[in-house]
Amino acid sequence: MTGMRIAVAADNAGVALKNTLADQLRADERVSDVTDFGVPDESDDRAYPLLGLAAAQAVADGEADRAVLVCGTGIGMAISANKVEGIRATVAHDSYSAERSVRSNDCQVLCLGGRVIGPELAKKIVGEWLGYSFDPSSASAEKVAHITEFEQAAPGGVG
Ligand SMILES: O=C(CO)[C@H](O)COP(=O)(O)O
Repeated sequence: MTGMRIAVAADNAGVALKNTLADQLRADERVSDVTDFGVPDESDDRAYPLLGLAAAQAVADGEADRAVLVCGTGIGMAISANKVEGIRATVAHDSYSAERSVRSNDCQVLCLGGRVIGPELAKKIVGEWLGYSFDPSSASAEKVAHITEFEQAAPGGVG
């Protein structure tokens, strides 16, 4: 079985944590490839939207399996990534939420706040997160499918 391909990106508030996590991911035998979208030009104020959207698009396009996105809080990255069709992104700064983001919500994108969480806890969460997978036959699948149906039917939504 080939390993997971992970996209990583950050704005300037998240770059240190992103680099720490990218190193960890490269050393993880469950990961076959880490694509680093880097950090934006210091002069570009659209840092997290630009790179959050780009990394999420790589997941949506099948170029990466998952993404880890880091900004100050993780919130801007999550909002940005969720604008890409087919992407489910969340902030999760605790083990349980990170686990459920995959097992309940089939999230492909984990967002973290470099100004919120320390590197050791973030590394632990990312290491655990890699080990989780979504069960498409689980009771959660129908709920996630409804969100996808809404997204694909928009505008107007589904009944
Ligand atoms: O955390 C951020 C966005 O969610 C970002 O790192 C900082 O954003 P800003 O407060 O708008 O500079």
